[in-house]
Amino acid sequence: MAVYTDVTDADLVAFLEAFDLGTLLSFKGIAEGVENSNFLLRTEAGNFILTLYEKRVREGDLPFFIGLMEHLAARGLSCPLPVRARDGEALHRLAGRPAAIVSFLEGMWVRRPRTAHCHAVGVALARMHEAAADFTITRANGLAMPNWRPLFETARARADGIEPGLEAFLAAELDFLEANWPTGLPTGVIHADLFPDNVFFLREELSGLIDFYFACNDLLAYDLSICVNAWCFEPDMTLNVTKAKALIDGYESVRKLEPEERDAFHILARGSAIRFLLTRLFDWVNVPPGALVTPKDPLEYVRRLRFHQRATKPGDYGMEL
Ligand SMILES: Nc1ncnc2c1ncn2[C@@H]1O[C@H](COP(=O)(O)OP(=O)(O)OP(=O)(O)O)[C@@H](O)[C@H]1O
Ligand SMILES: N[C@@H](CCO)C(=O)O
Repeated sequence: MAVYTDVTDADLVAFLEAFDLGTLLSFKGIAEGVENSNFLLRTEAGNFILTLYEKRVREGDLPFFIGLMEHLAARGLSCPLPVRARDGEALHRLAGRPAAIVSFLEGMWVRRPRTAHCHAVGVALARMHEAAADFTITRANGLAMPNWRPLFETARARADGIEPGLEAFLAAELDFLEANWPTGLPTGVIHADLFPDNVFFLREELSGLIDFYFACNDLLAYDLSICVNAWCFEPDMTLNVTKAKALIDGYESVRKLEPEERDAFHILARGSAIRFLLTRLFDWVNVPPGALVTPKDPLEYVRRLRFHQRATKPGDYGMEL
């Protein structure tokens, strides 16, 4: 489900009058995604995506997201390019929500990523990090390490209902992460949600990255650990070390990791596992009544976290020693 806000034909036609996109030929809601309302627009100027930003996106953050996509696209990264209206602005309002039109990217996301896909994602992530290095707007990560405990507190009472012992397991893990979270590692703009459904491939080539709405400033290697969690675990929740090595090698073909980033990788991976575990746990216990959303399974991330708790060295992720 990802149409929370309905848009009437008349409202859309009036909205489009501010743009140079010609006549509207068709538009339809897109079912995928969970955060915002997305529509596919066809106009005389081509295909576009119309996004209405829903409640989780803070309006004050929108200039960061829009500016980042423009910045990355200007540096040759394939990502949605916001379309500016005749008034020079990309952000407007439609049906009571902030709204933007962005370019449509060709491609499909891969349901079962293979090693070559993982390598390509590693390359693209590092290119994104490099391309964003001179982006001047900043945005703090609202889901960074210090935010995990408050998030846990909102859902802890329901945790054992999902898996007995989960509440104590998470409390102990947070103690560990708060005491051991690395400091002094390289920071920059991170995507922070580069899961398979946010990466498009066309004829086996990576054709673009989408969904920059969690992007923020944080540790670069933490972003890499998010990708290892999202791309390199098999359905039985074991790490495929070949895929992890391919993803990390792809990343390092563009940006070499520092020794401290490699040494801390297992802790970063524990952090990124608990970050997605906690948002999934929160969503699991807070499904709005009647919502057409299928919440994602928090337990997939419990399994990953257990793996990372046993991993202690870069070699456990296929990194050369
Ligand atoms: N620029 C684009 N070009 C082509 N398709 C797009 C584009 N942006 C979004 N889509 C389509 O819309 C779907 C939802 O987009 P997106 O992932 O940004 O939504 P969301 O609700 O913000 O997501 P999520 O739940 O992943 O956080 C995508 O899976 C894709 O099919
Ligand atoms: N990628 C997230 C959901 C969207 O932010 C997850 O799999 O939990």
